[in-house]
Amino acid sequence: VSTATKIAQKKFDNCIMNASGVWCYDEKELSALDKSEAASFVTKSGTLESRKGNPKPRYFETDLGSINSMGLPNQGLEYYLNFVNKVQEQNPNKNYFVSCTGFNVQEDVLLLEEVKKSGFKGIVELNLSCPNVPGKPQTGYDFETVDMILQTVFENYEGLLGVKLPPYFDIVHFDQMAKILNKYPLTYINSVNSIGNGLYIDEEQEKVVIKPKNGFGGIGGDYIKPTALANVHAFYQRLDSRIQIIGTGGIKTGRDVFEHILCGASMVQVGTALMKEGPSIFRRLTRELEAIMRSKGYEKLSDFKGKLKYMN
Ligand SMILES: C=Cc1c(C(=O)O)[nH]c(=O)[nH]c1=O
Repeated sequence: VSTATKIAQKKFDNCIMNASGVWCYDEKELSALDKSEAASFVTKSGTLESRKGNPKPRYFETDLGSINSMGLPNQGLEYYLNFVNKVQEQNPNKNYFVSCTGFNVQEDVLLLEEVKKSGFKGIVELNLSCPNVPGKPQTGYDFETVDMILQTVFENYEGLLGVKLPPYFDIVHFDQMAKILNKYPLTYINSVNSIGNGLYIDEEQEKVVIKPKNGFGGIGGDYIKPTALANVHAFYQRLDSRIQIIGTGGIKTGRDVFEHILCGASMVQVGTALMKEGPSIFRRLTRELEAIMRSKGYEKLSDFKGKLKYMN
């Protein structure tokens, strides 16, 4: 069986990789991903200038997942472009992703100009869904702004570009967002980012568990898998087939990977479970997915991708 996949004309020998923000802050973490069985890596979302992020503790793990209010700590986009271009030279047959995010559309355009200037030939992921920058609403929930950003970005950028979206919870929102996304030459959409502004409580201390935002933070892990699967499938049903889907959210076993692909994902990304288990998780997930495919008689992803059955 083969777990290989393609995003646009870029080939990947596997369909499992990291989610932006996890194990991708610096060269050390990114090199560990590059050496693992992950198909590729995506960097932490780079901003125009490097950022310290929010005060710690800003990440907390629970049995069922995680809560984070990192506040977009990153080395700056230039750092990630320099590193990925270096790795790309050493591995000409691998394909890589760089994530970036601006605080307004002017910054988004500047970031993509920086990408172009660097000669980066991989895939850019524009993050429209950071829930943890105090005072900044999630762009992904402001449909007019998303429309304006994509219009402006695609006037200036010709390379492969996808967007990281927040989770939506309303069928009409799926309809409205898909209508906007279908207007643009997007390579893919990545659904979902963490479920924003959840709250986890230490009952014994009667206290929150992270310092920023009075304990409010993005939720990941088991808590969000049903929402992630629904977003992947809702967009799979609505988007032109030229726009592919990367599925993120609640993946910690081969079964979770299988379900995301059944819903229509061409690639999956792992966040919380990667944070807990480390890059060895990619070998485990790949083996588990292969075992499921063999038991069902599937040889390649296209044998079951998007083929979720409804009740008649
Ligand atoms: C890029 C900021 C993000 C962050 C963050 O840096 O706080 N956390 C998330 O769960 N998702 C994000 O997109």
